Amino acid sequence: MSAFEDLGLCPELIVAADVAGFTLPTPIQSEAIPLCLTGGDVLASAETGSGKTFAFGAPVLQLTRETMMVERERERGGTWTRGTTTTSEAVETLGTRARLSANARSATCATDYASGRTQSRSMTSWGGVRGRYGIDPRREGETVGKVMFEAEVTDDGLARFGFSSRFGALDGLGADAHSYGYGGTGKKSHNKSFEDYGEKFKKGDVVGCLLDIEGGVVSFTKNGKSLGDAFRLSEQSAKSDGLFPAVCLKNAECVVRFVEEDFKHAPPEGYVGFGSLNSRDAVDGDDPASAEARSKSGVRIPRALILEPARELAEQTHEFFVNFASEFRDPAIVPGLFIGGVKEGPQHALLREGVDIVTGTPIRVLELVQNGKLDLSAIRYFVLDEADRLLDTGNQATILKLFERMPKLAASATERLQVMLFSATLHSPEIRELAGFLTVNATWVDLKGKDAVPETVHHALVLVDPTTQDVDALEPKVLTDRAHSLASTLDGDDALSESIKRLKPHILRGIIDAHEMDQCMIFCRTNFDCDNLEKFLNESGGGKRFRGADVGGVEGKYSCCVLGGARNMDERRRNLQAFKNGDVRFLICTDVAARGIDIKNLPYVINMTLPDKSEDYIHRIGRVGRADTMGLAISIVAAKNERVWYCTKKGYKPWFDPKPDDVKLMSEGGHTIWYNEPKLLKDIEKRLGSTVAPLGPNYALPDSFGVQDKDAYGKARDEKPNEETNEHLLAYAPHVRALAALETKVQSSFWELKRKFAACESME
Ligand SMILES: Nc1ncnc2c1ncn2[C@@H]1O[C@H](COP(=O)(O)OP(=O)(O)OP(=O)(O)O)[C@@H](O)[C@H]1O
Repeated sequence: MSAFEDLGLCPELIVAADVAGFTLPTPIQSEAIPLCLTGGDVLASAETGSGKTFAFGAPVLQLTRETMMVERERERGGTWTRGTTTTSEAVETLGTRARLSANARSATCATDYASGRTQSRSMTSWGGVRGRYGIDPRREGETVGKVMFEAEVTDDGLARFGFSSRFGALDGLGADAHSYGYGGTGKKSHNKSFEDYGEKFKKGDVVGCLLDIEGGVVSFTKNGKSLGDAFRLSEQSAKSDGLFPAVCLKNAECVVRFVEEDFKHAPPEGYVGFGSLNSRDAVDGDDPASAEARSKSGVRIPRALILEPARELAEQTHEFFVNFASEFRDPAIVPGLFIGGVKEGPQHALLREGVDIVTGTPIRVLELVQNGKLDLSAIRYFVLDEADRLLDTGNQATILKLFERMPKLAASATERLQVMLFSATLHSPEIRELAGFLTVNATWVDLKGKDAVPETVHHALVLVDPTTQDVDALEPKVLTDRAHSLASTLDGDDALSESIKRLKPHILRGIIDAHEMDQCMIFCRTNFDCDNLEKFLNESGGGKRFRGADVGGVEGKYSCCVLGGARNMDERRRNLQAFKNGDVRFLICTDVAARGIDIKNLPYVINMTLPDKSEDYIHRIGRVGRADTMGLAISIVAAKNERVWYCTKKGYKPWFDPKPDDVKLMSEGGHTIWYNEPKLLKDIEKRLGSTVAPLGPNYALPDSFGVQDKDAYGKARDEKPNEETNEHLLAYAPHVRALAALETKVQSSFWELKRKFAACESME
């Protein structure tokens, strides 16, 4: 039995791990994989480069496959409970089973399912909930064609009632093309168009919401009085796989009724309550399985969603899924990548063909959902990778919107949405708050305690004191960020600041030469700094390609390219690949590349400036020292303050053509700040609880690194256990084996119980 098998992984994944060259699970994999496989929510934090992608990716693959298998088995066994396709199914009316949905509900909405009372107490935002059962407008030859529900307004506040497909925004009924609403202000709304309709309604009024599927008409009543036709269903709605009752509230409350006997007013002629629908006509919006059944035959529907904070990272994780899924057959698993910065068309086509695992960046994923292209109604596994970064980049609202659209419980109610949060830094209050909201009794796997740098990463600094150098003598000249370009003469702090800018690239070159670096990621603060450094290295003997000393002498010695947010996706992809292939030696990047990017055996990282957030330091230097390979990270730190650009006005880029007011400090109405690296260094050291060692003369490594061999970086750590370690290992071995056996036993009995439970359930 391999160590991966001990974790409960299936044979396909064990083969895939073997092919990838993984011999033993890393500590985070040993801890997190069994937890993820047992179905609970997990928050996992471990060092950079410790194999977190496999720690969540392997369980996601295995669980996705299991979900697909279980559904296939249910289908074969004829116990598959779905609305429209199983002919052997007993046909009965929904009755009180027609109620509000447990899944399609905004976070701000509280709902009592028995009474149909629902309220949203936010004063600032709308919250909505849909009915659990809807009606499929595509079905033919059925008995019920006109259906309605009642909503009684039971408090002051704003209320809107109507119908929505599963793609409609819960918090914006009538604001998109997927829903139709009638509001208390006497307006009807669809696809962002609000028009006068009917009458105003308020507390005490009862609104009847009527859907005539055959005629394709939505209409409303107020206290039993018809208000006339409000909408004709759009072609898109008529082709949707279900239209559901929907309410949307802002600091308001209502009671929703679906069963005719409970109605305050008799239904207009020909209409019945949703409770009178029979199970063949009804669409169960809470049943992910039925979502698959309703989709065109054979088309896949996503089971897992993985969100990444950056496009490159999403591509990398998607690549992991493609590689590891290739071992799965019958059913095969199809991963899909959905990121911004590229055309949507091919992504739409991919979704039409069907994918099982979606990896993407939050905004693009939400756009696809809102456009009705991506259906989250069958998602069972939701992963936030680099979760803290996802929040930093302002994605919280997007994440919550996506979460709202996922079913929290599967049809059986024994299986629920599983949420997993992973990062190297997961300790912020914001993350805890988000985790508290998204997860239920989550298990923490915290392999870090406090932030630490992996043992395989050596990190050091070079302090730059501009008062000790003759900057004017340095060649080639450095293009700076123009923060001082308007002054005819510079003095005091500004003169030192300009010297720092002109000095640092030369120090970079000195470090590269001293360590004979041939592969290094160089982090800059801004995209503009990246552009300037690229020009400097090119002038120093760079170029787009390294041709090697044998063919071109020093040509390409500083060959480089840029990976930053200002470059388009194609160029970013090309440049990253060129760096990975060794076609260029230096990858100049912004913090876009600080997280997760995995470049095998990367030996060096250099920080041109320290990042302004100390956790980003940990992520940046974590690009080296991955998977037990040694790496060196060097930060070039200014001993004095540097005036740098800081522009909060979106899209405004004063550095291209600065005006006198632009270069003033922000506190004086301009767009610059004093960047205080000594202070940032202190913050980093405080976070790590240790100091960062300086390099010696000629950038020599400190003795404390114990590195004799200059080429040690980029190579596997030399692990020769000494005799003492061996003794320890031998003493512990039997206990470890006993524990492993116990864990296997526990997992086997868990699966046995789960299988029995599923068998009982399918017999019911
Ligand atoms: N069990 C293993 N044995 C050997 N190598 C592994 C193992 N698991 C993962 N790796 C390799 O380790 C490297 C780092 O893995 P990964 O990118 O998942 O790290 P991470 O923890 O997500 O890092 P970060 O926090 O920087 O995102 C990858 O090259 C991966 O292929």
